This record gives sequence, structure tokens and C-alpha cells, in this order.
Amino acid sequence: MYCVRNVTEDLYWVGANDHRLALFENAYPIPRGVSYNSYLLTDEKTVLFDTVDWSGCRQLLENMAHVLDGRPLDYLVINHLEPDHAGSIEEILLRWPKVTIISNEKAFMLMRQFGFDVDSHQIVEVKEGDTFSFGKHVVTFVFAPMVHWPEVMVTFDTTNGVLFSADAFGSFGALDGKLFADEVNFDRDWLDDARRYLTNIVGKYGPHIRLILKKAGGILDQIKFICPLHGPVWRKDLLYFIQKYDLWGRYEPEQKGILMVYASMYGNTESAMQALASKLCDKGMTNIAMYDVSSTDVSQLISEVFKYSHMVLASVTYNLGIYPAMHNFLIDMKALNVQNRTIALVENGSWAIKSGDLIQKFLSEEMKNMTVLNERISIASSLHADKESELESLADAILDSMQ
Ligand SMILES: Cc1cc2nc3c(=O)[nH]c(=O)nc-3n(C[C@H](O)[C@H](O)[C@H](O)COP(=O)(O)O)c2cc1C
Repeated sequence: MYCVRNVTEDLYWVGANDHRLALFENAYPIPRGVSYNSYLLTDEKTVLFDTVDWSGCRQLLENMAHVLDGRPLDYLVINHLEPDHAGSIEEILLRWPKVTIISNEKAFMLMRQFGFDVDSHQIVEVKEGDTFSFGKHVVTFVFAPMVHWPEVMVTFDTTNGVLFSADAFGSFGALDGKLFADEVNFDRDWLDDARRYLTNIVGKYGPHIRLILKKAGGILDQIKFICPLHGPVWRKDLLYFIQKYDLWGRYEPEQKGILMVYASMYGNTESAMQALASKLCDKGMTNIAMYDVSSTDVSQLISEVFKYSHMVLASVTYNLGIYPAMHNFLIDMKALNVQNRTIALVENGSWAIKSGDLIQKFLSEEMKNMTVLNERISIASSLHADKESELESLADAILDSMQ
């Protein structure tokens, strides 16, 4: 059965939802599923903007057949060549051999690399700022390299203000009918997944996010819809989401609050973190999120890192090193260019306590603009009541640093 929705009068969402995939990019858990968004414009010419993952191809074809209603497909615009969007290109070319493909030089190179037979079809190679008319609708192409691949471009329809934003402004989560961000409680139900999507996938490329925001800044008043390749379409309150992107692209936190992450084998480090959290709450700071590094997917931790201003990292010593899951979290933060955070450390060990120094060294030498507080709690196996004052001082130091 076809499943389409109008974005505007003559623009249709013709994508597919996926609740079966467990790991996006074979890496990120997606318990809420994901959508592959593809859009079909029915102007004097018909135009498909990007395709879907191969797994959604049948749905795409059924949706297209319904909207086209016997008309041919005239143009295929490819903004992003990653297979979760480009996987159905070859099928489109087989079914509509007369279609003209519009994309850029790098994307055409990738199409050939991935084995799509583009050279036996009409192609139009566009450059930054080129325009193209499909009848009523005139679009312009804006390059957005590394958001999230080098060939990425976004297409702006100057006629109706639709921005086809590729992976930018996307989110994990299947749509399940609700196409528009204003049809869901985005802040409550979607923001965490939108942040987890962006920060894990493109977090490393903050400067590139800032560049595309700068380009969009020039035409902000003309953008009426943002149509990303995953997740809801934006037609109201666009600035809410643009401002989040601005923060994430600058590695600035969304909230003053504390992310507490611990690595604990037998529960003593965990117990110390609970005691510290209670002290912080006693003193009035309740915006705290606590995670066990061993049982939390690192993509969720990364998302939380981008949200909160402060962190407490607590780790046992393990074979004279940092506990492996905590070490992995640090490596991930570094890989994604996380910066501008204030961190307090708690370490634990039973005979040679090393984890605090090692984490401090990693944060100071391997990462940028990470402030580590001087106060640190060092636990010999378990935290005893005589260390209550140290707990108190650490809580005070964290709160002072939040002023
Ligand atoms: C495989 C293994 C390696 C460990 N290596 C060290 C170590 O190098 N130095 C140390 O002081 N403690 C080491 N420990 C002990 C733990 O770090 C220690 O018992 C800690 O207090 C446990 O805290 P927890 O209750 O939060 O798990 C090791 C424990 C295990 C199981």
C-alpha cells in the first residue's frame, strides 16, 4: 500500500520507515526506528529529491507510482550519496531510463564508485549556486561538504521556500505517520534522538555545520520548510532547531547541568557517585543525568555530553589503566571533537590507583578546552564516612565552577 503525505500542495513525502534495522550504520542502536525521506515534486516536470535505503525501495516505488499517476519521472536530484539515501538510484534508473540525474561532480564520482550506471543516462553536473527550473519551481544548489560526506549539497526551492537539507536537521526515529515536527512533542520525544544522530555522525565536523548555518543565515527569512533525509519535516518554529545546531556546531552546551558517568565493577564507585549526586541535589543542583558506562550505549553518552555543561567522570583502575568502557568513551569524545566542558574526577583502585591521573592526562593532552577541577576524590576500594568532607568539597567545587 502506498504511504505518502503532502509537504506542500505539489511536493510529496514518498519515503519509507524502518523499524527492523537494529543498528544504524551498523553502529548506532535505533529502538525508535528510522525514516528514509524522499520527496517528489509534481511541477511541469516531475522531480525526485534523493531516494531511500535499498530496504525501503519497494515502498518508495509504490509511493512514486501513486503520486506520478502515470506521468514519467523527469529528474532525479541527488543531494547525498550515502547508501541509506542513494541505495535505490539504480532501480530508479532501470524503471525510468529517460530520467535526467542532477548532482555534483563528487556525487557523480561516488555514484560510479558504488556501481550505479549513471553514464548511460542524461546527467546535469551542477556547481555551487547554480539554479535550475522545473516549471514553476526554481531551485538553487548549495554545497555542504562533510555534513556529512564530502559530496553533500542542499537544494533550496526559491519558489516555495523548501530547503532539502540532506542529512542536516535529521533525526533517528521512524515517522509513523507524523511527518511534521509540529505534529509531535519534539522537545520531549525527539530532541534526544536528533542530538544523538547529529553529534555522533557529524559531531566531528562542527566547523562544517557552522559553514552551512552561515550560508543558510543569508536566506533565513526565505526558508519556510526544512526537509531532511531522516526524521520530521520542519514548517514551524524553525529557529528552535537551527539554534540547537548552532550550539552543537560550536560545541557549546544546551544546558547548565551535570552528566555523571561511572565505571564500576563491584558497585563502590557507583555508590560514591550516588552520594555525590545527593550532595549536589541537596545544594540545589538537580539537573543531573547519571549513567553506568558499561550499560549505556556510547552514542547516548555522546549525545548527553553535547547537552550538559559539566561532567563527573568516575572510574576504577583496571590493570594500571582506565576501565576499558570508560577509555572507549574518552576516545569517542576525542574523535567527535568534544570541547569546552568542565569535568570533575573520581578515581578508585585497591592497590595502585591510576585512573584519575590517566583520565586527566587524556582530557588535557588529547582534547581541546577541557577544564579539569583540582578537587578530585580518590577512593581506596570503597568510600568511607571519613571522606564525607571531600565529597562536600567536590560538590562545592563543581557548583562554584557553574556560576
Ligand atoms: C582485572 C582487574 C584489574 C584491576 N586492576 C587494578 C589496578 O591496576 N590497580 C588498582 O588499584 N586496582 C585494580 N583493580 C581493583 C579495582 O579497581 C578495585 O577493586 C576497585 O576498588 C573496585 O571498585 P568498584 O567497586 O567500583 O568496582 C583491578 C580489578 C580487576 C578485576
